[in-house]
Amino acid sequence: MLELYGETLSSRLLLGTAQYPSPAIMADAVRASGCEVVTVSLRREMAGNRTGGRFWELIRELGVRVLPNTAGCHSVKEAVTTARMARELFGTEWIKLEVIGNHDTLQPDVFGLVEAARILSDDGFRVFPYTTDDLVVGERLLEAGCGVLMPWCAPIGSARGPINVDGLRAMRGAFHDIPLIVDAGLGRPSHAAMVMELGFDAVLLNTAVAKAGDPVAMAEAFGGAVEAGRKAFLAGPLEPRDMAVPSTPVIGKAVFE
Ligand SMILES: CC(=O)[C@@H](O)[C@H](O)COP(=O)(O)O
Repeated sequence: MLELYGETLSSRLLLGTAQYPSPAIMADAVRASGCEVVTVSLRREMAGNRTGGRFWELIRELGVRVLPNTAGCHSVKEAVTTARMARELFGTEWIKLEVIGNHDTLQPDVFGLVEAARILSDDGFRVFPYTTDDLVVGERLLEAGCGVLMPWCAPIGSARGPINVDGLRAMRGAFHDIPLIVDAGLGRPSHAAMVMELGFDAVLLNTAVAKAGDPVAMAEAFGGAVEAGRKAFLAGPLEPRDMAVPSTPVIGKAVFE
């Protein structure tokens, strides 16, 4: 079971709701994945004038928890205002906080992120900060009131998978009792399994499912991979070795060379 801000979840996969071929396919993908939390971009949906439309209806019908996000916000002010609007609209204190600092990589502005996290935590929000794999920034976010960290594994939408495995390992080691959700840049179910095998608590992804040839089948594949990775982590995987280690006993061999 995964516990996030006092809520218990059985699925360790969180899905984004953008970029699907249609809202109906999005809904089928969410169901197929088994996920219990979806993230919704308030700015994107309002800009598309979809408020009150079929999209929201489907989200409600899915019966999943909504994690509104501040995707597309480039300043503290914008992110804080968007978070407050999301709280009104969805009636939740949960907010996935994004403060983007670079247009090309969509890398978080970690200084703005810490500032916005402090403002929102002081205001009663439960903040899920989209951050880099920087340990010092992680510390600052916890000091600012965050109870969850969401390090990236690659730039949003890049589908590259973990580009700094050592950085992710270090995060896991440093914050062993804090829920860590790998967010963004996952491309394949094997990427999700890999980070779960490292001991991460959950993954959040969007593009790899929404833009797949068959989003529903891909969502199911990611759901399975997350479960497999978690099971493998709990089962205690072997550390890789440099040299061969015979798996067949040499005792009883007829001829020794
Ligand atoms: C939906 C959302 O919140 C994205 O901003 C998130 O970071 C996912 O990234 P990918 O689309 O790379 O999976």
